[in-house]
Amino acid sequence: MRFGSRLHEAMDARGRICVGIDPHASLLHDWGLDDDVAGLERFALTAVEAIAPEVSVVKPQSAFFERFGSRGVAVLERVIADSRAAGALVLLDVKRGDIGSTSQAYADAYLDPASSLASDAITVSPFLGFGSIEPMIDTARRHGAGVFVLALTSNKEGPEVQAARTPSGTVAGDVLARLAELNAGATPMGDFGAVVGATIGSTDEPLDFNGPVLAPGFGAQGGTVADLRRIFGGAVRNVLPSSSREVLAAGPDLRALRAAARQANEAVATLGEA
Ligand SMILES: O=c1ccn([C@@H]2O[C@H](COP(=O)(O)O)[C@@H](O)[C@H]2O)c(=O)[nH]1
Repeated sequence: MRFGSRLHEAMDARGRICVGIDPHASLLHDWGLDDDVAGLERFALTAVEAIAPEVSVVKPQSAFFERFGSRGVAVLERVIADSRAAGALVLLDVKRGDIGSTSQAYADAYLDPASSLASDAITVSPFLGFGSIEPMIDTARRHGAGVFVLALTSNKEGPEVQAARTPSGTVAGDVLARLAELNAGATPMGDFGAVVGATIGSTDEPLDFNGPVLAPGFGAQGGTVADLRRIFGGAVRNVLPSSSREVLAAGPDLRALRAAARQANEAVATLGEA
């Protein structure tokens, strides 16, 4: 089944919160763990055991695993496998983007089921030009996976690039228009999403592009349910608010972590209603 259909089903069955697995050094410390590979493994697998059976989407942040080299990446492979075994979709946050031939290698690494890092979807950067990410889009399409393209990111520096004027509007607006073309006619929604931060305040860009929207910045970065309603308006039904630190701070107790994930899910449950 295509990614957009799988995501739609998962959101219906398990709710719309996406929980990030971000093993920050400070969180490892707060959990009483050392900032080493053993601490990383304990942290990440505990979080997955508590959270993955509860939510529709788990979003491991690759950077926090890569910082431990190949042994950290091996833990990431376990996180992906265990999350999927628990019934969650895995959106791997890697924000890759390069010239087309290198983008193909990234696509093979993260979207080809033959890879040990294969995920249901990944985040990608279009800032080398939208055409440069086409190998990732084509590979996703071939394997029933998804791609989330950075558009209006949650960090305050984002507008320097994303609000820049182009002949047809803005950089972000052009990304959203390309996504609308890719998702045209798909039901219940397309496979190609955007990343739009829950912290951006408001935007005039059209967010109804018939695809999923990852909205990071909900929780620890200050984004609220009211912000999501204001930013997305009628397009809010396809929004996946994403929260990492706010949920993970409830650990290391499994029940407390699970309760935090449920609470985050409940907080955004009404977003799809009129
Ligand atoms: O615009 C973006 C894109 C990605 N992120 C990532 O999401 C999480 C946010 O973590 P919190 O602890 O909930 O703040 C993190 O992995 C970021 O790299 C983002 O924040 N904004």
